[in-house]
Amino acid sequence: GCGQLDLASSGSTLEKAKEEKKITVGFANEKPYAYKENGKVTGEAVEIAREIFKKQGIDQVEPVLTDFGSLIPGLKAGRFDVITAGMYITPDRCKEVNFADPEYSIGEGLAVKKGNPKNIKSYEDIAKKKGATIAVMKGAIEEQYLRDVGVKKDQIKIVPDQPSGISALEAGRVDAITMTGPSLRAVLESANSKSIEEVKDFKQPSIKGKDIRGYGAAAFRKDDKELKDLYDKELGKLKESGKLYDIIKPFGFTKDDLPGDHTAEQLCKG
Ligand SMILES: CC1=N[C@H](C(=O)O)[C@@H](O)CN1
Repeated sequence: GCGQLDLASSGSTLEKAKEEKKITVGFANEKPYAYKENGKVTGEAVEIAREIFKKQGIDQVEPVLTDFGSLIPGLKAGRFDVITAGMYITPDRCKEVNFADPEYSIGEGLAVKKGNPKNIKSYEDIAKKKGATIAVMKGAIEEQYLRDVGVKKDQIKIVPDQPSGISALEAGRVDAITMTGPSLRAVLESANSKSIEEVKDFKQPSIKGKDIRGYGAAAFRKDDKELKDLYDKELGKLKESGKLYDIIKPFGFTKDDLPGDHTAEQLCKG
């Protein structure tokens, strides 16, 4: 009941956030999930967090910028209290952090040199073409997807962030770059490059006969269970009322990108 929750929360992250009316969130500057634009941090994950925390009287969501690959270590080290980066729920990450339920679901994207000179239309194509290379952001799940379909380690170039991947592709240091579909479209739009393009007929990766789809969510420290439970409760209300869609729509998400009734618990099992 409520009384029990109050007791359990004394001195906790939630209690502290309520007292200070402020909570810190980690983000990796990846559009459209969580990014800085015109001096303000926004994105689907950040705006969902703002909405949920505001309801608890926590008016201030204070963003802490870090590399995507440092989000989980940073959360665990207490550099911030929540990861709001649209991070996919995966069984491996579930061992490290406590995910809230998903906010959206989407597929991957692939970009190549204009005209697709190496005719790369899938991750499997990269595995098949000796010498073909692809850039992936450090810590991003796409590295695992690529390895799972047989792409060799030395074909994968790790970059610190998405714009660096775009630069590598433009300069011809790699043959392709992959990231989530929404991120790829956003970064291509920002780069506005004449020399590279999205692969429109990209075949989504299929691993062990299963088509891959990413489910992004906020993540909490393992011992902040009450905070996570509260987040899920409020997120559930946003889903039910349709408000979740209103929040993510301006960031380019469609009705097809809604998470449905998938839960973190289920997605953690793989
Ligand atoms: C939103 C996001 N999702 C993927 C992941 O969770 O690893 C990576 O593509 C990095 N960014």
